Amino acid sequence: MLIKPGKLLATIHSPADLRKLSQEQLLAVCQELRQFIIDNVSIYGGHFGASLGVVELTVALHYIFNTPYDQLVWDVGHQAYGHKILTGRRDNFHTNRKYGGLSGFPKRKESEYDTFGVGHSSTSISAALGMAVASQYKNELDRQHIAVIGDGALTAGMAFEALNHAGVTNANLLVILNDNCMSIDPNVGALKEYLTDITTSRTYNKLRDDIWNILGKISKFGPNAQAIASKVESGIKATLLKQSNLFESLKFRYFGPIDGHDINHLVSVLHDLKDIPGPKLLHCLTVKGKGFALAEKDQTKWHAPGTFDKITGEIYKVHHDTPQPPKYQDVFGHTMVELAQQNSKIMGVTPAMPSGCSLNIMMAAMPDRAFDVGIAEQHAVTFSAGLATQGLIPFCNIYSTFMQRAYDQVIHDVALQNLNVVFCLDRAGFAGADGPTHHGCYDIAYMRCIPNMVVSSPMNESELRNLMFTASQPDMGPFSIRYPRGEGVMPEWRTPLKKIAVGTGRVIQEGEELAILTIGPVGNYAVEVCLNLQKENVKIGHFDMRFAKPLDEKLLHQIFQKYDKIVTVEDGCLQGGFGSAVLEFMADHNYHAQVKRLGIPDAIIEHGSQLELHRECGFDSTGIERTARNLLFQAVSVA
Ligand SMILES: Cc1ncc(C[n+]2csc(CCOP(=O)(O)OP(=O)(O)O)c2C)c(N)n1
Ligand SMILES: CC(=O)[C@@H](O)[C@H](O)COP(=O)(O)O
Ligand SMILES: [Mg+2]
Repeated sequence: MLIKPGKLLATIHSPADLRKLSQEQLLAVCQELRQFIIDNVSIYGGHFGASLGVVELTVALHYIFNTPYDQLVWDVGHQAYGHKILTGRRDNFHTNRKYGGLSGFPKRKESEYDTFGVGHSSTSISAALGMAVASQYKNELDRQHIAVIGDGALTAGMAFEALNHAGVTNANLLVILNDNCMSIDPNVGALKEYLTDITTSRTYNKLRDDIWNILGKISKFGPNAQAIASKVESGIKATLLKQSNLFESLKFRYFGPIDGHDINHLVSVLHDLKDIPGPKLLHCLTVKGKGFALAEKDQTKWHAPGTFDKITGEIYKVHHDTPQPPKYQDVFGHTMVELAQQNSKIMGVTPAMPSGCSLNIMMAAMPDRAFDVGIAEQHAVTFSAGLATQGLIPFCNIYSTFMQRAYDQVIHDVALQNLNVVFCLDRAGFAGADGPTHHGCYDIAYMRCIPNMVVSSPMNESELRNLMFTASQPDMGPFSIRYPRGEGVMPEWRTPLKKIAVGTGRVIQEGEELAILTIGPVGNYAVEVCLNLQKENVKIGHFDMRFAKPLDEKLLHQIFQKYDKIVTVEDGCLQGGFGSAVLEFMADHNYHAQVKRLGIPDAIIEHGSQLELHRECGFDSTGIERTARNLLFQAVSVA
């Protein structure tokens, strides 16, 4: 269903149309844009609060800057819905995050206005700086480069690496700090406190405004005036403000904080900043969820609420009469508390995803033993390593895709020292609507090649609990457990904790001729396939291998001795994954079987529901059954 835009918004097919409007009309554009986002997300779902919070900023940026010639880079990109709508994608916006539809994040191949593909946080300053330096090199000196980064994204090391570099360049770079005091959960750390301090210091702000008014204008008159202005400014700062500014210490010109919802002020400030060369940072204060009262009030819940009634604010949930399986995340969260109650060495760590991964359950129950360290995956891993050196057992929960950031830390800081760190790799396999930036495709492959690392995945909730319990035993070394986003299969999931022998699989059923070897929850598809074939009196074997490393070699010997047709299934990349490990075993032991590997091919798989993507890659139950039938009956059909 196409949502009808407001009168002005309907005339905007690109930012050039926006720039034809008078400044007086922008307030109405903002209202219509905000309403259009609310109307769409309430029906189709997606990220919500972040885009509402930058409506004015989005309109002002496209109004003042000459996009796409001027280059605008959104950090993470979950706040870029307004940008998408103003840049030619309004009439397609109802397909946002749907299979075959628009991506939920800026994407270069989707639009020339999407200057950089995003999804993971804290890349915007580096990317915009690269663009700015390229413009200088190409003598495109009039070109502007703007990175919009949130206070949460600014907590990542990468953002600081970029500031550190940018400060000593004369690149034409404007960083807009979109400070709403929130990450997905409340933002954490000393930087957040610092931003609050500058925001609330009135004397400082008044002086800053005065300086800005004088110097912002002077600087228009060329590089000499700019240099003089800088000197005067530093002098005033040193003598009057007696307060250092982090960004200015890094050689950025700092402006703000300003009200990021005052469209007229934003427009005039951005207009002036355009004329100031070199690296500069504008600190904007915004409210996540602005304009939708419930979203302003409970910003975590409304980060990505799903579909909802835009009038009452009721978030739609499917109601069931019978108990439903829990999300793997909640099983993780509750099991953490249970394990930690029994074992005082257990600690929990998450880089900025406490509600997403459900470590918030432990953070509430045991605040001194569970840490949100901010968007800082690398730090989360090495911090966990530090805890482990002291005999503690950290469970470091990181989404599979975000763990890619911390690969060196996993190897250098954990594996080489054989430390007891448990990596709970959430969102393993296809993430779904977030798409390729968020799919957890690679972790089996990237963990499997690391010495000392155990690589495991549960087929259901009870197995997740048992693997967590197993990983918490003494001297396990680095231990990874991967599981997907969403619900499992066991409504009665609070099963007694049992230790699993590392590197052992489970026989789900024995059969003849063909065996399906699965790892993780895709094993449940195989169960369906076995049942379907059994209706035709075809009994195949099914083995839930549980570990991609170490492999259950004893079980594999039995399988290869008995079956000559093998299907491996994983919700992970085929290159280097679980199926590859089985092939290596077969080659190393001189077995000869027909092996068909199912999993994620060597291609970028876009967004869609998890089931749609499993189907696309041929490892939903229908795809597995098709493969099994082809192997079983191919001789017959060829004949
Ligand atoms: C590397 C990485 N880690 C974690 C995330 C998950 N994540 C997406 S948005 C977000 C919060 C970002 O906060 P902020 O930058 O302040 O933006 P806001 O949502 O407040 O607008 C987080 C943690 C991510 N996208 N990338
Ligand atoms: C933009 C981003 O990275 C997060 O908001 C992500 O979309 C969260 O994913 P989950 O909904 O799976 O926690
Ligand atoms: Mg924020």
